[in-house]
Amino acid sequence: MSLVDLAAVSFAYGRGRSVLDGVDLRIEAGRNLGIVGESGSGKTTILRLMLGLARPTAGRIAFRGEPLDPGNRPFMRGFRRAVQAVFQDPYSSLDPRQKVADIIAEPLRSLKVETDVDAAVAGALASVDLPPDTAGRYPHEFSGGQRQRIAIARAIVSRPDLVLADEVVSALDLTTRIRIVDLLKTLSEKTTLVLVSHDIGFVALLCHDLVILEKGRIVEQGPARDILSAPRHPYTRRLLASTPRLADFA
Ligand SMILES: Nc1ncnc2c1ncn2[C@@H]1O[C@H](COP(=O)(O)OP(=O)(O)OP(=O)(O)O)[C@@H](O)[C@H]1O
Repeated sequence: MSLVDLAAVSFAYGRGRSVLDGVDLRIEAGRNLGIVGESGSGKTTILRLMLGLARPTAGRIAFRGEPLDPGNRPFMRGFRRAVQAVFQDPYSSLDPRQKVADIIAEPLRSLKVETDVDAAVAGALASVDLPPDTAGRYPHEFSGGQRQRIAIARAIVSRPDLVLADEVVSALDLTTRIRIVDLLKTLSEKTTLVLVSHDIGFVALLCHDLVILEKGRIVEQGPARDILSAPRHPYTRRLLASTPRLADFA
C-alpha cells in the first residue's frame, strides 16, 4: 500500500484562483519522490496539504489508505508521528529561546511518545553527525548547515516513515549542500523522503521518482532516470537547461 495518495487534488487560497489543479500523485514507501517546479508552481502548497495544514478544495488525500482528516484526532496523532517535515530556512525554523535538546525533543513531547527523551535526542544528534554537546547549546551558536542538521534531527527523532523537505538546501553554500545531500542519502535508508525544490539537479541526486509541476499542474512524472535522460515536456527541458551542474550528476 502506498504511504500517501493524492487523487485529483485542487486547491485555492480563499476565493482566489486555483494554485493546484487536478494533482494525482502517489508516495510509495522506500521510493523518494522529488517535486520540482519554478517559484510559485505550487510545491509548498502540496506539502502543506500533505501535512494536513490545509485541506484540498477538491479531490482526496489519503495516508496509508485512510483519508487525511485534520479533524480526526486519533488518526492525526499517528499521522504526525509517521510524517515529519523540514523547512527551507534553518534560521527562522528553530526557536532561538530553546536549547537544541528541547527543540529536537519537541515532537516526542507534543506526541507524548513514551521513550527515554535524552537518549532519543542523543541518537538523533548522532544520526545527523553533530556532537553530543550540541544538545545544551542554542541555535544562534550554529552555522546554517548545522542548523539544518538540527532541523533534520528534530524531524527524525520520532522515527517517522516519511520526511517532507521543502527547499532544504537552497539557503546553503555548495559545500554545505553536498554534505546535507550525503546526510539525506544515509537517512533515506530508513525513511522515505519527499523533496520539494526548484533545483532538479539536487532532487535527482536523491529521488527515485520525480513530479514536475508547472503552474499548479503536473506536466510530467515518472522515474527520475527516465525524465533526466528523455524529458518529454518542454517545461521539464527548460528546468533541466537551467541546472548547469546536472551533467555532473547524471
Ligand atoms: N497564503 C497564501 N495566500 C494566497 N496565495 C498564496 C499563499 N501562499 C501561496 N500563494 C500563492 O500560491 C501559488 C503557489 O505558491 P507555493 O508557495 O505553493 O509555490 P512554490 O512552488 O512553493 O513557490 P516557491 O518556490 O517560491 O516557494 C503562488 O501563486 C502563490 O503566490
